[in-house]
Amino acid sequence: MDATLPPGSRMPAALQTIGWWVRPLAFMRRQQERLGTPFTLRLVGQPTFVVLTDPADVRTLLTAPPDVLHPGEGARLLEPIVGANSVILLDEAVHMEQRKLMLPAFHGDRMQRLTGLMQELTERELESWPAGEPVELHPRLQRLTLEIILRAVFGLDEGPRLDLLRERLPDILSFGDSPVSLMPPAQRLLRGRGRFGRFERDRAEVDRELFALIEERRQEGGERDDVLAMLLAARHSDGSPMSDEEIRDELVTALVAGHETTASSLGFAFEQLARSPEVQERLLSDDDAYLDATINEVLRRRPVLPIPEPRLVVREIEIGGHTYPPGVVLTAGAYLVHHDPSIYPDPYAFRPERFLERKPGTYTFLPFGGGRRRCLGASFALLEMRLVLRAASERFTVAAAGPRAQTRRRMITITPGDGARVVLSRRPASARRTAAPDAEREAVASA
Ligand code: HEM
Repeated sequence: MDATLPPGSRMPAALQTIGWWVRPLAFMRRQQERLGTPFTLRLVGQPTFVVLTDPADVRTLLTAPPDVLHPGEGARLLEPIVGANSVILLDEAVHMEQRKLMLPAFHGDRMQRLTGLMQELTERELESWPAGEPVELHPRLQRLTLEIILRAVFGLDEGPRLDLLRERLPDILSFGDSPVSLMPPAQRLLRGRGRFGRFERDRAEVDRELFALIEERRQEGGERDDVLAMLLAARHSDGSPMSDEEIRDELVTALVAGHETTASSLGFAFEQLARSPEVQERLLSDDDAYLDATINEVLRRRPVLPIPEPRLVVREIEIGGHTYPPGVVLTAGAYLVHHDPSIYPDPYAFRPERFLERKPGTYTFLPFGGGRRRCLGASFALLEMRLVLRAASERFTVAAAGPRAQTRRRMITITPGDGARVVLSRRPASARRTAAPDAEREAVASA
């Protein structure tokens, strides 16, 4: 069977695992240089792992029938946090059913209603950013993206419940950083004790608040613009509403999938802008198309998930001349595709103009993955990035605070290694443009 797999390194699995975890981008680049693509990785405790980069192969991968590849099975480790109903963990018909329930809540048209709230929270955060001294923007962006999700997705209003969840939810998410999160048998042994016990107690407290919120909102009825309102209104194919557990799990899923990812993407945006004064000036004077092109270029250079969800083969599949048996895991090397010089000339240059010249391709631009697993929150994240970058570029110029730091891995994402450390300088108030809500609406609706 192995003979049909693409070439793999002879490096021991332990060393490959270290390279993959510690320096994922450099490691992927090195494997590609040595082995060509696709290539095979052997990672400790993981099935054989194949990285594909040819756009035709990526297309076959992302459009394979749901009973052939199972992305959900590979994400099982997230279950203690996101819960068994999470769309991320499901496959085949149950995945599609859950995804259909969520799609309307995250549709571009629907997102425009959240613009005002996102703008207000962004303004409030930017007010506190200091000028004239080095500042790490990443923790500030994490605070902002958390606040936006709690208000716009969970639909929380100011008050004690928001205060409690703002404090507890990051504790639950940080469980994913702990080695125990990788070892379900250890979790069973540790039930009620140590790090896992603390996690269980925090989760119980959060769940009590979330179930109370869902119950209150069911009673309340009424029109609201948040994602929770849409989930409460969603109906299964048999006409039944989503259960409290399903809604809880999808809210926490949105938090897990959307909080760090957006904060780190914004962190990389500021890191890049700090080294591109001409882009900053053009952002101030140019239209929304240039802003969108800049965001695309940030997501191309630094896809915070350098690979989308790995897909477990459950029925033999042939891709690009290789036959993959059940048990192998396939993934698209998004970072490598984004740096293929035949697709993106001068790939390491930060050049937003390339996306004015050519629209991002479905199988060559993969920051949000693709196919029936494509990121459900892409419109939400793009709207948020637009609002934050526009507001920040009207207020500040950004300069580097030191040499560019290497990226750091945080769970399955990458993040700026120095916390996106920059120096901000305030622009004169006359630099601010008046908001362009119509243009915003159009851009989001087409995302
Ligand atoms: C810049 C920010 C973001 C990036 C780069 C990103 C990226 C991704 C990627 C690569 C996937 C896997 C797709 C695949 O395997 O084909 C994904 C899935 C997902 N994302 Fe995002 N994401 C972001 C923000 C968000 C936000 C804000 C939300 C929700 C509020 C969200 C919700 C989801 C969900 C629910 C899935 C699972 C979809 C499924 O399995 O059907 N994401 N995201």
